[in-house]
Amino acid sequence: MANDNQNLEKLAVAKAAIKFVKNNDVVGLGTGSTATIAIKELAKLMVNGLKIIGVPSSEATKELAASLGIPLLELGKVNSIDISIDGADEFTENFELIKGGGGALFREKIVASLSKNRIIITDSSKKVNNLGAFKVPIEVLPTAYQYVVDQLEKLEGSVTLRYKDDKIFITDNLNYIVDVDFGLIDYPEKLGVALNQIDGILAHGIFIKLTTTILMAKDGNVITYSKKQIEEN
Ligand SMILES: O=C(CO)[C@H](O)[C@H](O)COP(=O)(O)O
Repeated sequence: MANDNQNLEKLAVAKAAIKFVKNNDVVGLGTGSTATIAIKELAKLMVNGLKIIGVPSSEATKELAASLGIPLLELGKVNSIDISIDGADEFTENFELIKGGGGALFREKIVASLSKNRIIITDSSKKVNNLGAFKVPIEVLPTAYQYVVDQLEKLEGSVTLRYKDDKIFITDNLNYIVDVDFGLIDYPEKLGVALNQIDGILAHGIFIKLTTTILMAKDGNVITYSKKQIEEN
């Protein structure tokens, strides 16, 4: 559960992120509590005349954006997104992320892949030296479940099937999520490649080379990590 300070940090980075959005942009809309704040802030700008079209990364985000009057395009029908704004569960200064805490990782990955400018917004609790304290969410086709679990165990992952309200959590794509503890991950890119090779995995939550800017709030400041520079605003 986020504390008040985390909520203030999320608002600060959400406000900083929406400054990157230009009139008439197609905007990839992330999923989760931080992305939700950014979407609400974008809707406020639209009342003052900003025109955007949103591309939601989950059914929950689609519902939220529609309720705020944001015009939407379906993810499956776009071939380019100007800018996306999304949260993360962990990130390193090398722009490696773990995402999928909310279970929307597959569509989030497609949104990021389609985006020219990919902005990640986080509070300060998400920055780590090595990924892996947060278990890696992996979306698995139910028919391949046991096979995938066996393959993940061969990679020395400790696998937990995700539940919500005492029922197996089902994604927007009607699949399962497993949360996998690989310990601290020395080579996230290598692990991502290994996961990509397992049939039955739709997507995993290791995001490499899918981020152009990370905005992290800390001690009342927004710290910007962009590919080559780190600066404080
Ligand atoms: O990847 C995600 C959802 O699948 C979220 O971006 C991630 O879980 C961070 O969420 P929050 O902003 O609520 O901490």
